Amino acid sequence: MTGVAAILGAGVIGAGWAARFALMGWEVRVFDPDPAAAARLDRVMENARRALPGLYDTPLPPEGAVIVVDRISQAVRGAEWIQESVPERLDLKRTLYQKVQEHCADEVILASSTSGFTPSALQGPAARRCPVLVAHPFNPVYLLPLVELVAAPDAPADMLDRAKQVLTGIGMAPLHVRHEIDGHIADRLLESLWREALWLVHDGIATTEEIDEAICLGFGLRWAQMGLFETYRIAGGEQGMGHFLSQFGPCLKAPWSHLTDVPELTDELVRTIADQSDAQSGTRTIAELERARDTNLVGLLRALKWTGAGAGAHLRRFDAARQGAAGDIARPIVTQDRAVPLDWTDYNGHMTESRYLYAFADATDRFMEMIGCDADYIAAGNSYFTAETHIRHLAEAHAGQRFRIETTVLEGAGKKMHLFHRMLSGETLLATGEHLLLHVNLETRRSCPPGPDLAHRLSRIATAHAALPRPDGAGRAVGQKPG
Ligand SMILES: NC(=O)C1=CN([C@@H]2O[C@H](COP(=O)(O)OP(=O)(O)OC[C@H]3O[C@@H](n4cnc5c(N)ncnc54)[C@H](O)[C@@H]3O)[C@@H](O)[C@H]2O)C=CC1
Ligand SMILES: C[N+](C)(C)CC(=O)CC(=O)[O-]
Repeated sequence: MTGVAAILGAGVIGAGWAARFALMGWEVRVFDPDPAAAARLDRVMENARRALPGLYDTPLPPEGAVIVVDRISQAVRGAEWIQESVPERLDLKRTLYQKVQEHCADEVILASSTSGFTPSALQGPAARRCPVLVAHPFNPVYLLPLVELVAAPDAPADMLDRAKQVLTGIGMAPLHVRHEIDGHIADRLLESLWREALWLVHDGIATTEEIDEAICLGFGLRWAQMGLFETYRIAGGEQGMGHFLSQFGPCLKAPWSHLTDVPELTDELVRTIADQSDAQSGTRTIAELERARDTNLVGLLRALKWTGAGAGAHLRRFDAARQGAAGDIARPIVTQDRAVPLDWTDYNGHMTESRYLYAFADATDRFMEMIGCDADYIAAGNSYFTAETHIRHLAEAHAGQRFRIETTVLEGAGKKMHLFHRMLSGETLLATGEHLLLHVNLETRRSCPPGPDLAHRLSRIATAHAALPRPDGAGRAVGQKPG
């Protein structure tokens, strides 16, 4: 599902929303009175194009247009989704909603990115033409899936469902916060950590760099894959959470933290923190830090996708919902349509060689699924093993570049499955991969004929593909001269 999204305020968060909606195929109209907003938006779009598509192993829709407009009315008229991301000031947000409500459709979703205000506070005394929903994202919005959804108690019953549908469709993971509460869920947690960190600097216990190290080298690594409660459950040993609480519960009352005591942000404390933060980042610019952050996030998210933990499970679901069927078997079959992930590139500034095999292996896996060699078939005790591979590298591919793999069956009879994959970007042939696979019994680890259904599906495609011209390069030996 795509449509028109109006983005009001294109700062750090609004620009991130614009990028996510556009890369998921929505037309995006952006309103921000700051003359520098358009340039900022361009930079965020570039970052997002480089990072987001590589999270998926399925194609994203064609990128939607991003249009910067001069008036609120131009942004919101006809929009299905309005996302407000102006500074965190109640008066400013309420005034904006008044103007929005003069021009927007009745059934539009009007959502705020607010980190702390409740929907009831945001709505205030405004005419209840379109109620305000909180859709609180995390920076960078185009990579992090979580969005906290909060509705006022009197919001229309279907509004949350409609919002969830849109947000899921743009690759986000909506978390419904059932009760209105200042700071929602995640910022309550973040603020308590932030408060302690400020105290540690204030009291001269640790520098900003040391605190970041304490997070990055230790518990920060755990949180992305198991969160807080499951992590602590394991820390309770075989007796689990009950034991953990009885052992560490008393510490909660010990003077280990300042609890809700807030440090005064005096000029001196602000200067100390800012100076330490400058020293910590050295000469690295914000743009460089953003790119480094995105590269790491893509790597982490893809690692989680591999295991299916944390946000990885969400990415897998998104791909599964978009996986197409085999389609027309009288032509080579599209087994991959995706973008080059950031962590697939190397010191030469292009896709590194091991990833070609990775991509071709994914194409083979996909083809296996299409002919019925899926998880159930494999769990029942049979599969294919690759016996031989030949890859040719013909043109360079770069981070974020979209490519597809077209697969031809050269032979599909008995135990053998001989595949020829062509990796293309547009009409440019980037690489080819030729693979001979053998059908195997997973108990004996020996080759054997496939089951009749699978054999039939494979043979139908092999027969259809036998009528196609033999792909250029098929059967070629390493180092052989062209022609
Ligand atoms: N920065 C963060 O880490 C996060 C911020 N948020 C929330 O997102 C909202 C925006 O925060 P940021 O993007 O960080 O702020 P920001 O200061 O980076 O951007 C705000 C933008 O709104 C524009 N603006 C001001 N008045 C406007 C108006 N009347 N109409 C349209 N645009 C207007 C400004 O020119 C600016 O470009 C806040 O509610 C904040 O709580 C949510 C999640 C994370
Ligand atoms: C600092 N902050 C409260 C604006 C942070 C957020 O709201 C979420 C985030 O991205 O950390």
